[in-house]
Amino acid sequence: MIELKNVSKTFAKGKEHVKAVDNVSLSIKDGEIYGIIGFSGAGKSTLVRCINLLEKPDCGEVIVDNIDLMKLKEKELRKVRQHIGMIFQHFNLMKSRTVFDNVAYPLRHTGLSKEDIKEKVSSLLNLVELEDKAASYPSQLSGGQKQRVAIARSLANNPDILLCDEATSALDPQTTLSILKLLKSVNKKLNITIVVITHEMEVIKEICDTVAVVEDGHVVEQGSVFEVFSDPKQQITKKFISTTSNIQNIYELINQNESIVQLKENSKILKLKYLKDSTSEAIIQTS
Ligand SMILES: Nc1ncnc2c1ncn2[C@@H]1O[C@H](COP(=O)(O)OP(=O)(O)OP(=O)(O)O)[C@@H](O)[C@H]1O
Repeated sequence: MIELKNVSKTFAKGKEHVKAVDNVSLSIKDGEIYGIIGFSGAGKSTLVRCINLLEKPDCGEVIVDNIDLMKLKEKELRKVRQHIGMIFQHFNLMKSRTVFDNVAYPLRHTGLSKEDIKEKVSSLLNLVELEDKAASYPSQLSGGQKQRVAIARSLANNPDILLCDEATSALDPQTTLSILKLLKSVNKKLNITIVVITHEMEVIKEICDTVAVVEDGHVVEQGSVFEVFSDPKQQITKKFISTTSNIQNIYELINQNESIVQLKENSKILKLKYLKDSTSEAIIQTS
Protein backbone atom coordinates (compact mmCIF):
# COMPACT_ATOMS: atom_id res chain seq x y z
CA MET A 1 0.00 0.00 0.00
CA ILE A 2 1.28 3.45 -0.95
CA GLU A 3 -0.18 6.45 0.81
CA LEU A 4 0.60 10.08 0.16
CA LYS A 5 -0.76 12.42 2.80
CA ASN A 6 -0.81 16.17 2.18
CA VAL A 7 2.32 16.06 0.05
CA SER A 8 3.61 19.33 -1.44
CA LYS A 9 6.67 20.20 -3.48
CA THR A 10 7.70 23.69 -4.57
CA PHE A 11 10.53 24.60 -6.95
CA ALA A 12 12.28 27.91 -7.15
CA LYS A 13 12.31 29.21 -10.73
CA GLY A 14 14.36 32.36 -10.69
CA LYS A 15 12.50 34.71 -8.41
CA GLU A 16 9.28 32.76 -8.72
CA HIS A 17 8.12 29.66 -6.91
CA VAL A 18 6.30 26.86 -8.72
CA LYS A 19 4.11 24.62 -6.60
CA ALA A 20 4.53 21.47 -8.70
CA VAL A 21 2.64 19.28 -6.18
CA ASP A 22 0.11 20.98 -3.98
CA ASN A 23 -1.27 19.19 -0.92
CA VAL A 24 -1.83 15.83 -2.62
CA SER A 25 -3.29 12.88 -0.76
CA LEU A 26 -3.90 9.55 -2.42
CA SER A 27 -3.76 5.89 -1.65
CA ILE A 28 -2.71 3.08 -3.95
CA LYS A 29 -3.68 -0.50 -3.11
CA ASP A 30 -1.32 -3.45 -3.35
CA GLY A 31 -1.44 -5.15 -6.73
CA GLU A 32 -3.39 -2.47 -8.57
CA ILE A 33 -2.42 -0.48 -11.63
CA TYR A 34 -2.89 3.16 -10.68
CA GLY A 35 -2.87 5.84 -13.37
CA ILE A 36 -2.05 9.51 -12.87
CA ILE A 37 -3.16 11.58 -15.85
CA GLY A 38 -2.61 15.26 -16.51
CA PHE A 39 -1.49 17.67 -19.19
CA SER A 40 2.12 18.82 -19.53
CA GLY A 41 3.32 20.76 -16.49
CA ALA A 42 0.51 19.48 -14.24
CA GLY A 43 3.05 18.02 -11.81
CA LYS A 44 2.80 14.31 -12.67
CA SER A 45 6.53 13.57 -12.85
CA THR A 46 7.21 15.43 -9.63
CA LEU A 47 4.37 13.57 -7.94
CA VAL A 48 5.59 10.12 -8.99
CA ARG A 49 9.16 10.99 -8.01
CA CYS A 50 7.85 11.89 -4.55
CA ILE A 51 6.80 8.24 -4.12
CA ASN A 52 10.42 7.01 -4.05
CA LEU A 53 11.73 10.33 -2.76
CA LEU A 54 13.80 10.97 -5.88
CA GLU A 55 12.13 14.31 -5.25
CA LYS A 56 11.87 15.03 -1.54
CA PRO A 57 8.54 16.68 -0.71
CA ASP A 58 8.62 19.91 1.33
CA CYS A 59 6.03 18.44 3.64
CA GLY A 60 3.58 15.59 4.03
CA GLU A 61 3.89 11.85 4.52
CA VAL A 62 4.97 9.24 1.99
CA ILE A 63 4.00 5.89 3.44
CA VAL A 64 5.03 2.70 1.66
CA ASP A 65 4.07 -0.56 3.36
CA ASN A 66 3.45 1.28 6.64
CA ILE A 67 6.84 3.03 6.63
CA ASP A 68 6.99 6.81 6.33
CA LEU A 69 9.88 7.26 3.90
CA MET A 70 10.26 10.91 4.93
CA LYS A 71 11.52 9.74 8.31
CA LEU A 72 14.18 7.32 6.99
CA LYS A 73 17.92 7.92 6.97
CA GLU A 74 19.65 7.86 3.55
CA LYS A 75 20.93 4.29 4.03
CA GLU A 76 17.51 2.94 5.04
CA LEU A 77 15.91 4.80 2.15
CA ARG A 78 18.33 3.21 -0.34
CA LYS A 79 17.22 -0.20 0.91
CA VAL A 80 13.52 0.60 0.52
CA ARG A 81 14.18 2.06 -2.94
CA GLN A 82 15.51 -1.31 -4.10
CA HIS A 83 11.94 -2.53 -3.87
CA ILE A 84 10.61 0.33 -5.97
CA GLY A 85 11.50 -0.04 -9.66
CA MET A 86 11.18 2.83 -12.11
CA ILE A 87 11.06 3.21 -15.88
CA PHE A 88 11.23 6.41 -17.91
CA GLN A 89 10.08 7.93 -21.20
CA HIS A 90 13.60 7.85 -22.68
CA PHE A 91 14.54 4.46 -21.21
CA ASN A 92 17.79 5.67 -19.49
CA LEU A 93 19.85 2.67 -20.62
CA MET A 94 23.63 2.70 -20.49
CA LYS A 95 24.69 3.04 -24.12
CA SER A 96 28.14 1.50 -23.71
CA ARG A 97 26.84 -1.68 -22.07
CA THR A 98 25.09 -4.63 -23.65
CA VAL A 99 21.48 -5.52 -22.93
CA PHE A 100 22.71 -8.25 -20.57
CA ASP A 101 24.93 -5.82 -18.64
CA ASN A 102 22.19 -3.21 -18.41
CA VAL A 103 19.81 -5.72 -16.84
CA ALA A 104 22.56 -7.14 -14.59
CA TYR A 105 23.61 -3.67 -13.37
CA PRO A 106 21.28 -3.45 -10.32
CA LEU A 107 22.49 -6.89 -9.18
CA ARG A 108 26.16 -5.95 -8.86
CA HIS A 109 26.27 -5.49 -5.06
CA THR A 110 23.72 -8.09 -4.10
CA GLY A 111 26.14 -10.88 -3.27
CA LEU A 112 24.73 -13.10 -6.05
CA SER A 113 27.25 -15.36 -7.80
CA LYS A 114 28.06 -14.85 -11.50
CA GLU A 115 26.02 -17.94 -12.31
CA ASP A 116 23.01 -16.71 -10.31
CA ILE A 117 23.20 -13.31 -12.03
CA LYS A 118 23.33 -15.03 -15.42
CA GLU A 119 20.29 -17.09 -14.54
CA LYS A 120 18.35 -14.09 -13.20
CA VAL A 121 19.13 -11.92 -16.23
CA SER A 122 18.17 -14.76 -18.61
CA SER A 123 14.84 -15.22 -16.87
CA LEU A 124 14.16 -11.45 -17.00
CA LEU A 125 15.05 -11.29 -20.69
CA ASN A 126 12.79 -14.26 -21.23
CA LEU A 127 9.96 -12.44 -19.43
CA VAL A 128 10.30 -9.40 -21.71
CA GLU A 129 10.82 -11.63 -24.78
CA LEU A 130 14.33 -10.41 -25.60
CA GLU A 131 16.45 -13.51 -24.94
CA ASP A 132 18.05 -13.18 -28.38
CA LYS A 133 19.21 -9.58 -27.75
CA ALA A 134 21.41 -10.20 -24.70
CA ALA A 135 24.60 -9.30 -26.56
CA SER A 136 23.16 -6.29 -28.42
CA TYR A 137 23.78 -2.67 -27.50
CA PRO A 138 20.91 -0.19 -26.91
CA SER A 139 21.68 1.61 -30.20
CA GLN A 140 20.85 -1.63 -32.03
CA LEU A 141 17.34 -1.81 -30.54
CA SER A 142 13.99 -0.24 -31.41
CA GLY A 143 12.26 2.06 -28.90
CA GLY A 144 9.93 -0.72 -27.78
CA GLN A 145 12.84 -3.13 -27.30
CA LYS A 146 14.73 -0.50 -25.28
CA GLN A 147 11.71 -0.08 -22.99
CA ARG A 148 11.55 -3.87 -22.58
CA VAL A 149 15.20 -3.86 -21.47
CA ALA A 150 14.40 -1.04 -19.03
CA ILE A 151 11.48 -3.04 -17.66
CA ALA A 152 13.69 -6.13 -17.23
CA ARG A 153 16.29 -4.01 -15.42
CA SER A 154 13.65 -2.44 -13.16
CA LEU A 155 12.53 -5.92 -12.09
CA ALA A 156 16.02 -7.23 -11.28
CA ASN A 157 15.72 -6.63 -7.53
CA ASN A 158 12.22 -8.16 -7.31
CA PRO A 159 10.43 -4.87 -6.60
CA ASP A 160 6.94 -4.73 -5.10
CA ILE A 161 6.24 -1.44 -6.87
CA LEU A 162 6.99 -0.24 -10.38
CA LEU A 163 6.77 3.48 -11.21
CA CYS A 164 6.33 4.29 -14.90
CA ASP A 165 7.02 7.90 -15.86
CA GLU A 166 5.50 8.43 -19.34
CA ALA A 167 6.90 5.01 -20.28
CA THR A 168 5.10 4.85 -23.62
CA SER A 169 5.16 8.51 -24.66
CA ALA A 170 8.09 8.05 -27.04
CA LEU A 171 6.54 5.00 -28.72
CA ASP A 172 4.16 4.54 -31.65
CA PRO A 173 0.61 3.32 -30.88
CA GLN A 174 1.30 -0.32 -31.79
CA THR A 175 4.45 -0.51 -29.66
CA THR A 176 2.65 1.35 -26.87
CA LEU A 177 0.04 -1.40 -26.81
CA SER A 178 2.67 -4.14 -26.64
CA ILE A 179 4.46 -2.41 -23.74
CA LEU A 180 1.15 -1.89 -21.91
CA LYS A 181 0.37 -5.58 -22.41
CA LEU A 182 3.76 -6.46 -20.94
CA LEU A 183 3.18 -4.19 -17.93
CA LYS A 184 -0.20 -5.79 -17.36
CA SER A 185 1.31 -9.27 -17.46
CA VAL A 186 4.10 -8.19 -15.07
CA ASN A 187 1.42 -6.85 -12.73
CA LYS A 188 -0.51 -10.13 -12.83
CA LYS A 189 2.37 -12.63 -12.90
CA LEU A 190 4.58 -10.96 -10.28
CA ASN A 191 1.82 -9.20 -8.33
CA ILE A 192 3.60 -5.87 -8.60
CA THR A 193 1.78 -2.62 -7.87
CA ILE A 194 2.20 -0.33 -10.87
CA VAL A 195 1.90 3.46 -10.91
CA VAL A 196 1.58 4.91 -14.41
CA ILE A 197 2.08 8.58 -15.24
CA THR A 198 0.67 9.65 -18.58
CA HIS A 199 -1.00 12.38 -20.59
CA GLU A 200 -2.70 9.78 -22.78
CA MET A 201 -6.22 8.59 -22.03
CA GLU A 202 -5.61 5.44 -24.08
CA VAL A 203 -2.98 4.32 -21.57
CA ILE A 204 -5.38 4.75 -18.66
CA LYS A 205 -8.19 3.00 -20.51
CA GLU A 206 -5.95 0.12 -21.54
CA ILE A 207 -4.41 -0.94 -18.23
CA CYS A 208 -5.40 1.09 -15.17
CA ASP A 209 -7.80 0.03 -12.42
CA THR A 210 -7.82 3.39 -10.66
CA VAL A 211 -7.07 6.89 -11.88
CA ALA A 212 -6.19 10.28 -10.43
CA VAL A 213 -6.60 13.36 -12.62
CA VAL A 214 -3.99 16.02 -11.90
CA GLU A 215 -4.19 19.73 -12.70
CA ASP A 216 -1.88 22.51 -11.46
CA GLY A 217 -0.33 20.24 -8.84
CA HIS A 218 -3.70 19.15 -7.41
CA VAL A 219 -5.51 15.85 -7.70
CA VAL A 220 -8.87 17.13 -8.93
CA GLU A 221 -10.65 13.81 -9.32
CA GLN A 222 -9.89 10.18 -8.43
CA GLY A 223 -11.59 6.81 -8.29
CA SER A 224 -12.00 3.67 -10.37
CA VAL A 225 -11.37 4.28 -14.06
CA PHE A 226 -14.98 3.36 -14.78
CA GLU A 227 -16.43 5.72 -12.14
CA VAL A 228 -14.27 8.68 -13.11
CA PHE A 229 -14.67 8.41 -16.86
CA SER A 230 -18.31 7.34 -17.00
CA ASP A 231 -19.36 10.28 -14.84
CA PRO A 232 -16.65 12.96 -15.03
CA LYS A 233 -17.10 15.87 -12.63
CA GLN A 234 -14.28 18.16 -13.72
CA GLN A 235 -13.83 20.04 -16.97
CA ILE A 236 -10.31 18.67 -17.40
CA THR A 237 -11.55 15.08 -17.09
CA LYS A 238 -14.13 15.79 -19.80
CA LYS A 239 -11.31 17.16 -21.97
CA PHE A 240 -9.36 13.92 -21.60
CA ILE A 241 -12.44 11.94 -22.54
CA SER A 242 -12.94 14.01 -25.66
CA THR A 243 -9.41 13.06 -26.78
CA THR A 244 -10.49 9.42 -27.09
CA SER A 245 -13.05 10.01 -29.80
CA ASN A 246 -13.01 11.98 -33.03
CA ILE A 247 -16.07 13.93 -31.95
CA GLN A 248 -13.92 16.99 -31.17
CA ASN A 249 -12.67 17.04 -34.77
CA ILE A 250 -16.24 16.93 -36.01
CA TYR A 251 -17.26 19.86 -33.78
CA GLU A 252 -14.30 21.83 -35.14
CA LEU A 253 -15.29 21.11 -38.74
CA ILE A 254 -18.86 22.18 -38.02
CA ASN A 255 -17.71 25.39 -36.37
CA GLN A 256 -15.49 26.14 -39.34
CA ASN A 257 -18.50 25.66 -41.63
CA GLU A 258 -16.75 22.94 -43.63
CA SER A 259 -18.84 21.65 -46.50
CA ILE A 260 -18.35 17.95 -45.64
CA VAL A 261 -20.13 18.32 -42.33
CA GLN A 262 -22.91 20.77 -43.09
CA LEU A 263 -25.77 19.97 -40.73
CA LYS A 264 -29.25 20.26 -42.18
CA GLU A 265 -31.70 22.46 -40.38
CA ASN A 266 -33.01 20.74 -37.24
CA SER A 267 -30.48 17.91 -37.50
CA LYS A 268 -28.71 16.90 -34.34
CA ILE A 269 -25.48 15.19 -33.42
CA LEU A 270 -25.96 12.53 -30.79
CA LYS A 271 -23.13 11.22 -28.68
CA LEU A 272 -23.73 7.74 -27.27
CA LYS A 273 -21.97 6.50 -24.19
CA TYR A 274 -21.73 2.73 -23.76
CA LEU A 275 -21.24 1.22 -20.34
CA LYS A 276 -19.81 -2.07 -21.62
CA ASP A 277 -17.15 -2.84 -24.21
CA SER A 278 -19.55 -4.09 -26.85
CA THR A 279 -23.21 -3.92 -27.66
CA SER A 280 -25.02 -6.28 -29.94
CA GLU A 281 -28.37 -4.61 -30.35
CA ALA A 282 -29.23 -1.23 -31.80
CA ILE A 283 -30.68 1.05 -29.17
CA ILE A 284 -31.62 3.89 -31.49
CA GLN A 285 -33.47 3.61 -34.77
CA THR A 286 -34.05 6.33 -37.31
CA SER A 287 -37.29 6.41 -39.23
N1 LIG B 1 13.71 20.65 -10.95
C1 LIG B 1 12.82 21.62 -11.21
N2 LIG B 1 13.14 22.92 -11.02
C2 LIG B 1 12.23 23.90 -11.27
N3 LIG B 1 10.97 23.67 -11.67
C3 LIG B 1 10.59 22.41 -11.88
C4 LIG B 1 11.50 21.31 -11.66
N4 LIG B 1 10.84 20.15 -11.95
C5 LIG B 1 9.60 20.51 -12.33
N5 LIG B 1 9.44 21.86 -12.30
C6 LIG B 1 8.21 22.62 -12.61
O1 LIG B 1 7.14 22.03 -11.89
C7 LIG B 1 5.97 21.97 -12.69
C8 LIG B 1 5.50 20.53 -12.80
O2 LIG B 1 6.47 19.81 -13.57
P1 LIG B 1 6.36 18.24 -13.84
O3 LIG B 1 7.51 17.84 -14.71
O4 LIG B 1 6.16 17.53 -12.55
O5 LIG B 1 4.99 18.17 -14.67
P2 LIG B 1 4.47 17.03 -15.65
O6 LIG B 1 3.00 16.98 -15.48
O7 LIG B 1 5.23 15.78 -15.42
O8 LIG B 1 4.80 17.65 -17.06
P3 LIG B 1 5.53 16.97 -18.33
O9 LIG B 1 4.63 15.86 -18.77
O10 LIG B 1 5.65 18.09 -19.32
O11 LIG B 1 6.87 16.49 -17.81
C9 LIG B 1 6.32 22.64 -14.01
O12 LIG B 1 5.92 23.97 -13.96
C10 LIG B 1 7.83 22.51 -14.08
O13 LIG B 1 8.39 23.54 -14.85
